Amino acid sequence: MRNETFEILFVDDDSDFAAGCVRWFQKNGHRVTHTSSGQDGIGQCEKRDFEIAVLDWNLPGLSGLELVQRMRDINPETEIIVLTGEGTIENAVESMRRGVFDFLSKPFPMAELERRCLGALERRKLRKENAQLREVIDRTNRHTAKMIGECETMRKVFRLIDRVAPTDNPVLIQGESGTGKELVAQAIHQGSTRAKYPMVTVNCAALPEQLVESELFGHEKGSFTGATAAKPGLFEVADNSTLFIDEIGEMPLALQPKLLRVLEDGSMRRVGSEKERRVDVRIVAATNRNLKQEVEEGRFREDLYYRINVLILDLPPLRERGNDVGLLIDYFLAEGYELAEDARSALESYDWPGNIRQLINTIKRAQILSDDVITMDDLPDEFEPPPNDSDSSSPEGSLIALQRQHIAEVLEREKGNKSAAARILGVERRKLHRMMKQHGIAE
Ligand SMILES: Nc1ncnc2c1ncn2[C@@H]1O[C@H](COP(=O)(O)OP(=O)(O)OP(=O)(O)O)[C@@H](O)[C@H]1O
Repeated sequence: MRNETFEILFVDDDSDFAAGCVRWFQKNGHRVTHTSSGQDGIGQCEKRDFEIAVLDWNLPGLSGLELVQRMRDINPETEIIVLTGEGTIENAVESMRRGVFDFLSKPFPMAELERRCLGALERRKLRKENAQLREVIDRTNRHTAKMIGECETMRKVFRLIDRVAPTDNPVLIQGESGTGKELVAQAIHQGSTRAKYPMVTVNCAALPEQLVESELFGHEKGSFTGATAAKPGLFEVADNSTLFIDEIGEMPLALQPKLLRVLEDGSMRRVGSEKERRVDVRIVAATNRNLKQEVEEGRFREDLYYRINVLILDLPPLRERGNDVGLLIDYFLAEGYELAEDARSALESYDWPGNIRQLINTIKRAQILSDDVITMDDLPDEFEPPPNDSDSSSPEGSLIALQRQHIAEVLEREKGNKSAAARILGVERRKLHRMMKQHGIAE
């Protein structure tokens, strides 16, 4: 704990005492600022992000309470320690009520003051961690899922995840929608030294363009209509952790230099603030667009592209994962359900444009529709096998040809009304639809 350093502000008009503090704290490696008036102290707080502020209670001009309140308004994360010549119980109680960390009487030994500062720093960290946890629970409320895959391309992906996870480099995950990009980002985060903090996620496509900046970088009170209170952005929430930026290709062009900057040196400013803040955030980004092409077409900055594409991880679409489809079906099929033979082969031979997300939703839906054995009737129409030529060209007199003819006749009699035809034929409308397809009967 001793070698931890921090940014500290002293506000004190007692020049001897202040000079002593500055010397001691600087000598121990802390970044120290000193002002002798409350007004100047507030001015400094507006410019810099202090971790700790040590204030004298009896300054000329502003009262101690006013000063504490103004500082809390400007930056509620700064931990405040009050030092005073004449400490009274009422002062101490009132300042503690306003969230002051400690209320101490002068003279106070420097080493002890530094120890109290470190205690305050610890509280600040815990608060931040709590805020991170709350944010993540609110936002995602889901836990890391298991990643299924045994095909060669997925094995390669898993090997790559193991390699890139422990580095601090940005990673760009490319893949169609629903291929598991967020799951991969989670796996990278879990395999990194940042895993003790929760990963924070932002989806650029899900936010209106005007909100992306304040969501990512935060804003100060009154910086735009509706900004009724200061709010930290996700970069601050993700400090020491990983920020997963989903659909980075949707990031507004005007905002991209700000992202580049924080990637380069960890510095950023909230909307409406001049104050520079530093964060230590690892970026994992994902895209289902071809970012290189976006660069060529002027929709994505080239410098930002090169900054985030150091490590690229390509996720194959489900249709290229061979037997993994079968494994995923079994994994997601709830206990107590079975798949009829033809339904299984329809699922396994389907090309899954919506990838794993679509597979999960299809199985969930089928489970709701079926009792315990999932049949073709429980699958959406697009899983129907393509029309079978032999059905429509079966020899005259065969059962298949008779069935075809009968369906066509009933449909004609009912003037194409499929619900009425299905009632007469004694099958469900969906089943009739499937039979029509099989027999090559036009809609
Ligand atoms: N290999 C896998 N094994 C098991 N589940 C998976 C796998 N890949 C993805 N999933 C699951 O599929 C769903 C979609 O995955 P995810 O949200 O990670 O996809 P995505 O590529 O980020 O999608 P989008 O581009 O639409 O944001 C999630 O429920 C995820 O848990």
